[in-house]
Amino acid sequence: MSLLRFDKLLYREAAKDLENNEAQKKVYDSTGNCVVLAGPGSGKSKILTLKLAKILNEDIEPPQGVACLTYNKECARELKEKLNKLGINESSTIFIDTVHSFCLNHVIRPYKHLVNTNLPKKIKVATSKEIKDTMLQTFNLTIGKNEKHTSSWSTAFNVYRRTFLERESSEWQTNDSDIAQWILNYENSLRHQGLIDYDDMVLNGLWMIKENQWIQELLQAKFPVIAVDEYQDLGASLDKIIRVLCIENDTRLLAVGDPDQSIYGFTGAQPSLLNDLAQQSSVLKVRLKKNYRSKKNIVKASIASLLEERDFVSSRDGDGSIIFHSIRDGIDAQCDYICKEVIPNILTSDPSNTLGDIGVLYIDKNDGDLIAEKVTIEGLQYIRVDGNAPYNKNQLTVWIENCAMWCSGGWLKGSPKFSEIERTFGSFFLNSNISESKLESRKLNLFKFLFRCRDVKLKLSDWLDEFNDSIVSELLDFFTEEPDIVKEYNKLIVSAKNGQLKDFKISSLSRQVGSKSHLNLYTLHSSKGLEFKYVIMFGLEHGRIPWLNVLENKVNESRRLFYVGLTRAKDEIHLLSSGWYYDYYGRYQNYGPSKFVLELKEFVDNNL
Ligand SMILES: Nc1ncnc2c1ncn2[C@@H]1O[C@H](COP(=O)(O)OP(=O)(O)OP(=O)(O)O)[C@@H](O)[C@H]1O
Repeated sequence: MSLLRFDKLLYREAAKDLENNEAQKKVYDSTGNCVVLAGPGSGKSKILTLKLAKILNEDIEPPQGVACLTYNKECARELKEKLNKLGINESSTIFIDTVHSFCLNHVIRPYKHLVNTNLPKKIKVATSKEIKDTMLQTFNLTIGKNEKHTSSWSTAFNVYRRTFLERESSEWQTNDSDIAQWILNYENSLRHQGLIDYDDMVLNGLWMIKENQWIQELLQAKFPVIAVDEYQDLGASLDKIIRVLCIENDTRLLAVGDPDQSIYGFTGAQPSLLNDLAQQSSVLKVRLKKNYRSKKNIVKASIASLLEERDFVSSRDGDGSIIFHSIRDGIDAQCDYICKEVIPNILTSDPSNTLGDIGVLYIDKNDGDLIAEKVTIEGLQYIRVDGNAPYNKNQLTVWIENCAMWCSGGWLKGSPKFSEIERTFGSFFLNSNISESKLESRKLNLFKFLFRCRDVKLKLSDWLDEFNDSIVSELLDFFTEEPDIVKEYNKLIVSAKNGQLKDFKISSLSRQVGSKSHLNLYTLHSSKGLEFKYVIMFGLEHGRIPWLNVLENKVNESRRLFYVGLTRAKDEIHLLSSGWYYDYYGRYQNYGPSKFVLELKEFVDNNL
């Protein structure tokens, strides 16, 4: 009882911040569907978590709960952390995860045997290799007679599949009948192999919800409230699910997003969906205008980079700076300059600055390789999130990171809480026949292991070896449905032994964002939702951002990506370009600095 009262105080205390922001207060006090449309740093995540805490404390009681849907596992983890701080922990009634996981665990798994679907009896998620092979094989059957398979075909496939959701509609048949046929062949082939992929989860989840009123009612009984973070990135199928549950039915919606930060068009995301949703008569639309993150000049410059008017204003003192660096000798030299000049200058300019205050943002994983190599030479510790990062995040690797975080100081701060680690551990055994007492004894072993390893300085590879032997190895059998999960775990082990993570301590694994002693290396895409006192963006060459000879919508998406990078900064931005680069095939390309950089420089020179 006393714990409950303490938790209530937490969110009420945090909500005091809203007193000086009428728009956030309006969301906090709302009683029905609410869509928050707002710019970067305006407190969308803050209001989403506070409002959820309020709803959970004041409006609904278990066994009813809320489903909070996000774009990927990392977003889900951040949200869980923010909710933890408000005294809300994930539980059987509080679901915080991706849309895929929601469809799989709350629609497909429980109800697929009761409806007409062609999904396999036992769900097995295709590995990325199985997906790639099946796509290529079915491409060759349908389109490949006249065409060579390239990555733009795969993009077209994905966008088509995620845009035209109704297989009976004329749009599906006629827009591009070859791609439509390719998709059908691909799905049939996966079914023959007894497999499904991530899009199958969302599409089948949608179809099952849409065609079965009773599923809608069951979901509503279980989750009378659905929250969606970063709505602009989630695409048409999620939008349709939300419309069925929250607009056509009575599930309450809390959605936040920013169409200006829509950067996943290549996956089928459409920024207009959020605007349309906000126009519905049953929806309270709220716009937030104060930017709490960035200093004045950064807000002005980032708006200028959009080439459109926005009425956001900084609520911070001080001007903030945007600094342009022209580095003649190319991207490699830019990385050297970052390590030898920019970072040391930042660190000496204010003794309280740490590596953790700095975010280095770049276009792709190859840039990540370059900068990671240079910072390693300089002996700097770093956190890296991109496609060439040592391993990808999934429920197992994220859980292991959380365990490492607990051992390296989390146990003192209650972040993460052992109860959360234990709950996720228990969830791995859900489909096993393990007895209560055996599960309890395994949980005790887990606790003993973590308790024994409370030491920031433990070498990651030693810790992982021991963790594997005493706890993780016996978990691996539970992931046969999703073999990629085990693959990523193995990559983590190999990297800690001989790869990028070789000299890492557990503290380096444990904190992916927010560690003071680690420089942050992120692609522009993965920097979404983060904030750094100093942002350094490099490789800003015309032809890389935006690409050359692409349609206007692609240029606009690159512009929004540039905007996402700029708006991660609180105090200072460094932009580096050379005016030339080598492309993926090693060819010299020389089109000058990115036009986004040139436009911005002109604005800064003339206006700030
Ligand atoms: N009412 C408020 N008073 C003081 N600080 C606030 C308030 N609302 C938000 N903040 C702070 O502003 C910063 C940005 O908030 P938040 O991360 O929620 O923004 P966001 O809109 O989700 O940003 P983005 O879309 O760029 O990810 C955070 O440091 C947060 O604590």
